[in-house]
Amino acid sequence: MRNKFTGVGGTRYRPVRKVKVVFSGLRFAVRHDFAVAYKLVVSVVLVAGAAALQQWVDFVVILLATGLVLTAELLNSALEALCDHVETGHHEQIGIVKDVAAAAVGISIIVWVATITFECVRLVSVL
Ligand SMILES: Nc1ncnc2c1ncn2[C@@H]1O[C@H](COP(=O)(O)OP(=O)(O)OP(=O)(O)O)[C@@H](O)[C@H]1O
Repeated sequence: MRNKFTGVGGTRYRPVRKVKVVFSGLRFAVRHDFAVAYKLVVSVVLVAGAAALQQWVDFVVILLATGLVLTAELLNSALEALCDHVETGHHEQIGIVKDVAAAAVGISIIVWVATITFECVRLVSVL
């Protein structure tokens, strides 16, 4: 795959490979990171509930909150893995990088929990 910034590598665009890479990364995260796995399961259950009740606005709201929290979790995990790879010992800058990434996750979790709580109450009231 050609690197857009350095210009190194092949020029062929391979969408199927891209999709495979996405699922490979997601599978790895779900298997090794409980924080990703349980959020995905809870969200899928609620999204299915919203779809079954034909509550399409709720469906989209849950999807957006889930997309936000999973994106933050996955980027945080990737960044943590990179940090631990380049620095095995204690380093102040590494600590700051991890704290900032964790703050992004924290904010997204607040949004996700608020959304999930609100949507649970709303969907139960629609039943
Ligand atoms: N190499 C390091 N140098 C300095 N501080 C670090 C280092 N590694 C971790 N820390 C500090 O410890 C905190 C927790 O780091 P850690 O990598 O254990 O993440 P975590 O939140 O426990 O991750 P997870 O639970 O997702 O595995 C960081 O936010 C940072 O403040």
